[in-house]
Amino acid sequence: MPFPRVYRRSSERGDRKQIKKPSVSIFFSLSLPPQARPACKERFPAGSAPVIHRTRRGGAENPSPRDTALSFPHRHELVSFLAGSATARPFPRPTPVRQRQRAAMLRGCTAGPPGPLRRALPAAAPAVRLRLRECVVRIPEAGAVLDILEKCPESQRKGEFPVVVFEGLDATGKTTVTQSVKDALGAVLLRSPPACISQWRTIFDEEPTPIRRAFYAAGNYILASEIAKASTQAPVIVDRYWHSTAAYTIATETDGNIQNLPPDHDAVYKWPEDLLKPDLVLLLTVSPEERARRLEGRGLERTKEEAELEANSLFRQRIEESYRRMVNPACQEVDASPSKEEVFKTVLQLIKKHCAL
Ligand SMILES: Nc1ncnc2c1ncn2[C@@H]1O[C@H](COP(=O)(O)OP(=O)(O)OP(=O)(O)O)[C@@H](O)[C@H]1O
Ligand SMILES: Nc1ccn([C@H]2C[C@H](O)[C@@H](COP(=O)(O)O)O2)c(=O)n1
Repeated sequence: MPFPRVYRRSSERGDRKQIKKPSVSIFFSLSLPPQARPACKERFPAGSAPVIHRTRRGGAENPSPRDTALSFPHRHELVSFLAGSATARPFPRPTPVRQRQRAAMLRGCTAGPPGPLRRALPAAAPAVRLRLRECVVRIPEAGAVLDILEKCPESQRKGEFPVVVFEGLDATGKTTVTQSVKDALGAVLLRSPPACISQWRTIFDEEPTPIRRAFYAAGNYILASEIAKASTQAPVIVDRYWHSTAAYTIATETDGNIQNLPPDHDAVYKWPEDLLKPDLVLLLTVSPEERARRLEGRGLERTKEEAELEANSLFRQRIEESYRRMVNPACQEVDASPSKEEVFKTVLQLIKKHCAL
């Protein structure tokens, strides 16, 4: 079996742009203080954990790369870990037994969209947790997100007040209108990803789609518990939620024009069964020219994705069309090209009509 190149820590890989991301990171248990070990065991249930090393000199707390002899007492454990790693290459293949275990584990994660999109879009809380666990050795922040996620109650019930979500491409006016609606209704305004994890966003935005979207999906589940609590006190306005995660994933994982999207009614357009549902989802749309003007007027530096969105009209179309195909709840489209005051009036009327306010 060809052996992977080993770096001691990701920070020792030097310039990230010049060195390929590792296929897998190996976790050194002996360098952990004893009190941290139980937590690690929890994060790596049987079958997903890397088998750990020993050092040549016998258990130094901080082995240097030269002193370290990686040892995998059961080779199939390493193989299984590599195969299960979100960034692993197709080699080496898992043994049939491990393959069956892994398939069973994924089945236990409940339904998600079938095919490659299923991998990219973890559409249930257990699948989100599994994906984050798989990368926690390489991205410690995934562990921090997991810790927060695990503190959220599994089933979240909405309170008696309405929950309204705003969706749309960047610069369509979500921040502007959500602020006005919040003030008008005396509502609570929540954003996704929620503040408690948004500090790690830039880290996950650099990752491949399955890990990046697992972060946003985790954010949705964490946000759901905030929505559940807030909606017992007042109406809740939410800036982006599950539809963003799904639409951006679908658009990123497909190519070309909208004919290449999964067909209407595909499972990928369904709301996750275990995620709190809003009462109303409003999709703000503006023409590409108006959106470009607003982006320009806002004067903020564009993220990589925003630059891609501007340059690639097919990508934009795939996102918007994916939004339109979402069901239960579907998005209600709002033409957000008029003035701020007019958009606000339209939106308020829609909320009052749908939510009996
Ligand atoms: N109806 C409108 N007419 C003209 N300009 C608007 C309108 N709504 C918002 N804008 C302006 O467009 C810019 C983008 O708006 P905003 O930040 O609310 O968009 P957004 O959808 O929240 O973007 P992002 O998703 O990137 O956070 C801002 O400068 C805002 O003042
Ligand atoms: N629930 C969410 C929220 C956001 N995202 C992703 C979608 C885009 O990649 C990006 C846009 O965020 P913004 O620039 O408007 O802050 O964040 C997601 O996938 N799921």
